[in-house]
Amino acid sequence: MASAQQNCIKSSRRCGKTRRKRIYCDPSRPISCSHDDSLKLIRIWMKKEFGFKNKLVPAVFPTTGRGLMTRKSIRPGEILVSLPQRLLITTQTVLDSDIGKHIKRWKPKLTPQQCLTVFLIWEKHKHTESPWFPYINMLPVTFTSPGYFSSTELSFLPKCVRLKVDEVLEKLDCSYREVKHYSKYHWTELYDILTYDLYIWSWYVINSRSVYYQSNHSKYLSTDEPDNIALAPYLDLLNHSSQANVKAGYNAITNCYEIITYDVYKPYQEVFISYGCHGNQKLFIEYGFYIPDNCNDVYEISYDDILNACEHFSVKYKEKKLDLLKHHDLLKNLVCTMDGLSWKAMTVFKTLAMEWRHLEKWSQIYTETDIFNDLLPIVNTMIVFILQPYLDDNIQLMKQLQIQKQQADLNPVHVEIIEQLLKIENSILTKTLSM
Ligand SMILES: C[S@@+](CC[C@H](N)C(=O)[O-])C[C@H]1O[C@@H](n2cnc3c(N)ncnc32)[C@H](O)[C@@H]1O
Repeated sequence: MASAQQNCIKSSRRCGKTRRKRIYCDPSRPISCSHDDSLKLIRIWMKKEFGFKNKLVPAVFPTTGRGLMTRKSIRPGEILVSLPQRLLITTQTVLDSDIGKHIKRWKPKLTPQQCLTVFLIWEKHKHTESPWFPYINMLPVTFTSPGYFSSTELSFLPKCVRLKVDEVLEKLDCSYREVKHYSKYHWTELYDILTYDLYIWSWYVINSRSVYYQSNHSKYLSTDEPDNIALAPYLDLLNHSSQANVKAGYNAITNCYEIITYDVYKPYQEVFISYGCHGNQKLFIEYGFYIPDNCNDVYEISYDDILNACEHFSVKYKEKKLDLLKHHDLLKNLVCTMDGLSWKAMTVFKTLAMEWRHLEKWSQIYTETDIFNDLLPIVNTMIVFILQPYLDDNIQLMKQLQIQKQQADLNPVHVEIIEQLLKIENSILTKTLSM
């Protein structure tokens, strides 16, 4: 086994013994993956089979884990990765493969994500016989996504995250049962190898590593979901930063999937892309991680909670107000952040608090920032009514988690994620309640 010292990135080829020792002691340095056989194999395979060359190399970073690092400076406008189209795994790749005949016969038709999930399971089973073995071999064997949390662990998540997770896991379970059921009667080789564990592994690979790639919709696949995902080997080693400024897409001239960065990187820095403007709830649910100080974190107020508040406070002209708000598209994405209620949410609560005389000049809400501020005390009462129970709930969950983590068999990585999600939500709720 390679020692930690051997694995360290050296900042200069000429560095002597003392320098190497210092680098070894520095926990903020990335650790080179040059001794990882699976990563060596994928690079050799991509170069030999596809002529793929790249200036980014895999490394393990202290805060983000395995990712890609540049050895040279990168300037804005540079191409980070240019992946030949033949290296993408799209639904067309699946339909053209030896299992295409099964996919084309499937009833009811598979969604694009199910299609890719089944393909990955099948190719993984083929092991070294699969042309994709070098890629599948370097994929993580487990994830920290909700499907990998025990039911006890899930019960400690903030309520609104738990509700969203329940929905996703229900969908995942349903998708598995559909595939298992169909394969039992029409594709027994798949049925024999298919387990729920294998299915969720494959599902999360597709969910957390796919790039946006618009395929021509095949008549063999369900149109319930758009066909716009593809696996992009090697490129999918890039981690997420909400600050990353990149452009990604297929270049029809070069026939490559390209990522261009508009950021500056120094040698030996981790290079990032952005998976989207996601808060930590979404990052956890879709990708199984969170980032500290995420500027996209929000707490979303549900429509049901708005209706409950209307009921509790016997809001006057309720139907008229809700119609008005709906008409102006103000009843969706009602959030609060570390800056308090969003303008949209504030507008909804001000409207609910209005008397008829206010409603008559309602449209001024768009032009005058401080208008209707005489309604703020009522708005605050409604906010406390809605948000305080969630904050109290989270404080209880946090207390119970501290006790349970000493006793129960909880995964420490999962516990850390749960604690962070609770803390983030508590900060937003506390800040909003104190405004
Ligand atoms: C497309 S992969 C990126 C490469 C991945 N780290 C690997 O080792 O293969 C996406 C996964 O990387 C991890 N990830 C991405 N960005 C991260 C970040 N900023 N911090 C921590 N983990 C991150 C999450 O586990 C996510 O599901």
